[in-house]
Amino acid sequence: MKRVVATGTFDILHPGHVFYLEESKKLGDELHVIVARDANVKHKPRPVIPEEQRLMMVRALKTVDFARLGSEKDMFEPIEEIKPDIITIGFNQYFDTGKLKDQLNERGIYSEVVKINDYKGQGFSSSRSIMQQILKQRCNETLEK
Ligand SMILES: Cc1cc2nc3c(=O)[nH]c(=O)nc-3n(C[C@H](O)[C@H](O)[C@H](O)COP(=O)(O)O)c2cc1C
Ligand SMILES: Nc1ncnc2c1ncn2[C@@H]1O[C@H](COP(=O)(O)OP(=O)(O)OP(=O)(O)O)[C@@H](O)[C@H]1O
Repeated sequence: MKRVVATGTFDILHPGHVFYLEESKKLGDELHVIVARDANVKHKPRPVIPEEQRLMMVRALKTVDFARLGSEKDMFEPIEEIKPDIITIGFNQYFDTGKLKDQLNERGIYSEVVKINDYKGQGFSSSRSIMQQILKQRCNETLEK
């Protein structure tokens, strides 16, 4: 049984998320997803959707076998519990795979770290672009009414 861990914020789901999770699942038998805590999303605007709801939506996807909120204090804590064979990193996640592997090894975790490509299909494929479109479209509609 090969366990794979995928991670992310998942604030407003889109086809890029589905692609990342499907590609991650293909690498093993069981897909575990760690959803970022509200308090830890500091590298971009804070999520619109609260963490419990982001978790609920990720958990409902058919590719996902298990999903949980991450730790607020120590990102390696859930990894120590899950003991994945593979950890996938999305194309725009800020982690350097080599450095991450070194940090994991220091904690006695020897998972493989695999980078997943970006989704090349049609439609909105970033949470930010969906939010920008909502603001643009709905603000104009409100002004027109
Ligand atoms: C191996 C690994 C473990 C992580 N564990 C946690 C965690 O326990 N808690 C958390 O809030 N974020 C955790 N994260 C970070 C986020 O889930 C997410 O990757 C980060 O916020 C940047 O991704 P984004 O570009 O999807 O927002 C982890 C990331 C990685 C790579
Ligand atoms: N278009 C995409 N193609 C492939 N993977 C993606 C795509 N968009 C997001 N992912 C991956 O899905 C996971 C969760 O992404 P995240 O929640 O940061 O979404 P996002 O759309 O990139 O957000 P934002 O637009 O706010 O930066 C990350 O591993 C990320 O790399």
